[in-house]
Amino acid sequence: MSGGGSGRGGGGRVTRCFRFVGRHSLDLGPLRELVASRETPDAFNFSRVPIPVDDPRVAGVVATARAELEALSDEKLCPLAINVRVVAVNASPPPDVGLENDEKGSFHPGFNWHNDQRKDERWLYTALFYDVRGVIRGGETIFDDDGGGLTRVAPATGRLLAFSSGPENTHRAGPTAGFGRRLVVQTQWGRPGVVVVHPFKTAGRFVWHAFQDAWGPPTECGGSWTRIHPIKTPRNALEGLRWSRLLVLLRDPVDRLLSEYAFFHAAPGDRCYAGTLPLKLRLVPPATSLEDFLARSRADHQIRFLLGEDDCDDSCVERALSLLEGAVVAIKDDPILSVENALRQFGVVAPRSSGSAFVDPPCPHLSERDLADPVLLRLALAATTLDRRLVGAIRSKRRRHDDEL
Ligand SMILES: O=C(O)CCC(=O)C(=O)O
Ligand SMILES: [Fe+2]
Repeated sequence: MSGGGSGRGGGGRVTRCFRFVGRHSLDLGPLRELVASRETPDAFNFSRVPIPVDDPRVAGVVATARAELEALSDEKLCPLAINVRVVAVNASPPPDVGLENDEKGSFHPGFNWHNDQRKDERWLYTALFYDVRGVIRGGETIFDDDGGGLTRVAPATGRLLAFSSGPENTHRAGPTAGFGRRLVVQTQWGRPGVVVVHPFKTAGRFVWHAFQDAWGPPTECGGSWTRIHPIKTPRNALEGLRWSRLLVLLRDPVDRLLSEYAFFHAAPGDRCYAGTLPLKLRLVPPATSLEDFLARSRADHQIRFLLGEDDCDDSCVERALSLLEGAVVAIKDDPILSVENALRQFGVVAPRSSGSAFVDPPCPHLSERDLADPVLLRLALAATTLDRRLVGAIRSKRRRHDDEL
């Protein structure tokens, strides 16, 4: 198995399947020292040292693995476990034995076949970093391929091996012989605890503050929370995050569109003054009229943000709905699917009622009167056709659910 595609890993979690051999340029020397003290003068030694994921000695490993794995998996990921494993064979070879004569070196039998997800179902992806000293024979990471063949990855210094951790990548470490040390930093990755996903102008700021007050800053990982940035996220806010606990914020599409316009026309000093945004993120020149804005708006912002697609047709509504299954969905200003009710499902209290320092000065407000003009109304409705179907479907599903209870 190699390349992309999706598959089903252990625990029923769908992951993108891949196996990737690349390079790293990290100095793993300090990690080697960490296990060296455990070595005995025996013919071979095996050490396995767990390292906390926030230990500064693995900061480079974490950053490198994250960049590779997030690109390969198209997911936002968290380090869940890190181990340094060292196999030292004939750690101190007798002086009369030439290193090239590795036949006389001692031998480590390797490990059994396994997939990493079998050890912990939260582990979705694995990245291994190799470092080899001396003359080592074998010590490959060996994969059991679908067709019955084996794929071997030799443990060279500077090599990085990344793969999805399910049964599609059943593997073992092969026997090691020679004189020297084979070090592998094994890193295991999963999805963050709670992910807040919010298209632009759907009460995202309010919710960040609520989570921040309750759980501290977004640590991204380790059972905590993170957020998907509404503008900086270039693509695909939901695909791939399906099995994190998701809080998705939506809003009545016409209200959202008007709020976006208001946001870009706020005066300096207002909290929502667009001047606080970097220039390249300002979507609307300040002098644009409402009519021009509505005519030029990229339609159906919410659906396109969730799916990461520029061109959306009718099928996008169904696809967005299916991605939202299992997520907690809030619709701003909706009395039942309210943001406050959604926060409560996470045990988080909305800032206004918790006495937080968070204040929410009003943005310039556009009311329905601004859309009394039939031309403007028509433009606004045309720009939100699919978004309105999405939000309408979520509302009526909720009503059906309530009726059944
Ligand atoms: O050392 C290796 O090559 C593989 C290690 C491994 O499979 C593991 O730590 O789960
Ligand atoms: Fe493994």
